Amino acid sequence: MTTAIEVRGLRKDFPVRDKGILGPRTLKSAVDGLDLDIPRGRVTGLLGLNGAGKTTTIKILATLLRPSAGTVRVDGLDAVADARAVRRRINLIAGGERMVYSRMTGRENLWYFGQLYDVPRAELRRRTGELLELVGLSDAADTMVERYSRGMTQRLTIARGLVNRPDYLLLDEPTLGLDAPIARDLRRVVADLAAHDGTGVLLTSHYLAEVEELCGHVYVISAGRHLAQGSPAELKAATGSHRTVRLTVTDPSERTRAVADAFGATREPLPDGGELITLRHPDDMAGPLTAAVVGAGGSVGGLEIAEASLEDAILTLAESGVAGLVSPEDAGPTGSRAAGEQNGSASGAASDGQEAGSGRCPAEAAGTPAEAAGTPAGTAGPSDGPAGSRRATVGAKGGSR
Ligand SMILES: Nc1ncnc2c1ncn2[C@@H]1O[C@H](COP(=O)(O)OP(=O)(O)OP(=O)(O)O)[C@@H](O)[C@H]1O
Repeated sequence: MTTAIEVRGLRKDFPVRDKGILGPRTLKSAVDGLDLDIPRGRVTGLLGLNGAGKTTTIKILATLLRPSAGTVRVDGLDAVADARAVRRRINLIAGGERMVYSRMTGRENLWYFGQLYDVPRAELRRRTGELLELVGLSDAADTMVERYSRGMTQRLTIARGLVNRPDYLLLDEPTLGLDAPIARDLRRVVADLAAHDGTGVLLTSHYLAEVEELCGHVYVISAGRHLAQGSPAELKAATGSHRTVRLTVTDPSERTRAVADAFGATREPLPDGGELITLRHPDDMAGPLTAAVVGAGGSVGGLEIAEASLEDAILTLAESGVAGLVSPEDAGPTGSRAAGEQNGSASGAASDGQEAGSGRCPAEAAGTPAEAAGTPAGTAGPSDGPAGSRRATVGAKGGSR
């Protein structure tokens, strides 16, 4: 049995009315033939511009939405046919959505969700205390959530997502709106879960520094389709998002100029008679360049290294549609529309855009953890929270936390 989430040929079509409320309904693909591999013990990133299909994908993986075509297998279990068993293995933390009940205290929420996951009582009591401590809510544990600030509610949502110690954790903008120290603690917890507990994590985040810090492998999607995949370093290298080394030579000579030219660097005279040598390269070239300049008799007056930015790489990918980056040792299959079409509706999927929970008896919809966890229309999760707001996952300068 494979211990991973395996997504093959995933498609999700939503009915839309392009010409107003009285116009005809047409189907629009939010996800269009995606293949993803989310193994245990790794944080896998899912990136793309607004509307790329990230949240839709995560909702399907969380069994909150039915795929229109394709399959999702969690440790070999089909996410549609074996939805109940799948829900026991996963949990979801969505930063933009309220996923807890406001008419309960923080502690009651964790107790309630823990019971839905059948966490034994003694274990749940201990875990509830630990989780409240972890997210800095011990002092507010017995306060009604309606009196929590947005950040506090978000922190409780994180605790709720960890209450069943999931084998797979789906994180959709988990640090949205969090204070920097809590966001940092969450990153530490996520890294720890993957490295030490072997949890498989799927992360979408607006903060690309967060993605870079945590993710061993990143999928980039656009308009619901696969665009690229690889480690953050590979994505940056493949898009020309290189480190920049700026070295100031105070006494430039023919020999130092020859060195700069041999490295493929650019040279720029400075007003004080010195010269600025600039080298963009995927590897760390500061040491070799400095050594060569000094070896050629030059004196170094300053050295500055600017790291390549994953944000630049993702924007380049999304804008240019560069496809086919594959990490050699870690490559899953690339997205293939044909695969999705061949798979067809192997999951018995609906194609009408309905949420997975609709059409079931209310007790079942209300009683299942993953459904109670989310707030898409038609499911039985807390309905007193705002719907997830649209936000830029790349493009905003948010990587400084
Ligand atoms: N219930 C729905 N009905 C119709 N269209 C939808 C629905 N949900 C999502 N879409 C559309 O599907 C596409 C993908 O949306 P999705 O929310 O998955 O993107 P995203 O990558 O998560 O975007 P963001 O970064 O803005 O959160 C968008 O064009 C969106 O408008």
